[in-house]
Amino acid sequence: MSTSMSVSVSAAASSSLPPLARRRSPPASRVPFRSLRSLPRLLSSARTLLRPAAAMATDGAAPAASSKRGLLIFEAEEDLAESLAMYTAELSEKFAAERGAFTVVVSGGSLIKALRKLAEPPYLETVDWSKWHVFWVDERVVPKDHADSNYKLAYDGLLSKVPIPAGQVYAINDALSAEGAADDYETILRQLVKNGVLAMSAATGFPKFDVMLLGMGPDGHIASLFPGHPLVNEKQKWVAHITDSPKPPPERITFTFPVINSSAYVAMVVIGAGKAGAVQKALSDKKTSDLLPVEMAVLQDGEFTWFADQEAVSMVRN
Ligand SMILES: O=C(O)[C@H](O)[C@@H](O)[C@H](O)[C@H](O)COP(=O)(O)O
Repeated sequence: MSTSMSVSVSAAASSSLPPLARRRSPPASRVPFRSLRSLPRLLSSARTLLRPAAAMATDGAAPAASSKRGLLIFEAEEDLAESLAMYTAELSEKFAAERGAFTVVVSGGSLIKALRKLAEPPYLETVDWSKWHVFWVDERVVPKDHADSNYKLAYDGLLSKVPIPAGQVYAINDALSAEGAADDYETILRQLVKNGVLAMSAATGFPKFDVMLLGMGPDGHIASLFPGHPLVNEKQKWVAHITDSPKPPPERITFTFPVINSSAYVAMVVIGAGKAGAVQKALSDKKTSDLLPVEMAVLQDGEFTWFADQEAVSMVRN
């Protein structure tokens, strides 16, 4: 991370931050989560670096001025998981109150384990699970009870433990081909936009999910959008299919960047040294033409927050 970039530290976290951090105080407009009540608790176990998303714009698709980015660094994975649960629970409360529904997108991979505390007290009892609508940012085209299924991963790790109405968990139709499953999933999303469950972004014309809880691969892929794959340039479809995924299994469906970048909130959860190289590139101010997919996640009008452990940021300087 270059020292010249605009970095601020949340004033609200001041009591728990190291002395250097405490000396800096950002303009209020740079503090994410300011609408969330327990910011001090959320940040109490993290070092926090924040900057406006505009500094990260890469391809001419400049985000709105209100778009923000934050980095939370946790010493212990346990603290990361606790704060991720709190973050999600507070967004659930916010959107349930504002919209009467909370649209949550999850990835596969290690993210699901990091969400485990949502299924424990106090969140198990205090979250209004009846408002949740759950989607997958990507899914492997395998039967739902297959070991490779992201649905099965999330069901076993979280969904089977919390009372979300079954009709509000949107798994793929695993009887279809990859192409058919992607088209079918997009049709479901369009129906949910029509009946008001899923918001639309006036700015982009794509659906605006309330939060996406995502992981990133060691190669910088997010969803099933892989480095160098033409799908990263998809500009029309909401949901696309891939039959040559470099990460097995090869057949998958995935949300596209226009949908990911229309989100209201994104949490990017990165744990472990295997993610350090991609995290370093993503957080660097020096943008080159060989952008990693994670670097193409630039929200149009939302808040993007990294939830990282020490190992994942071990190659980031300053
Ligand atoms: O279906 C998938 O393969 C996942 O959804 C995938 O996109 C995952 O989120 C990343 O590969 C990170 O996975 P890890 O956190 O396990 O590295």
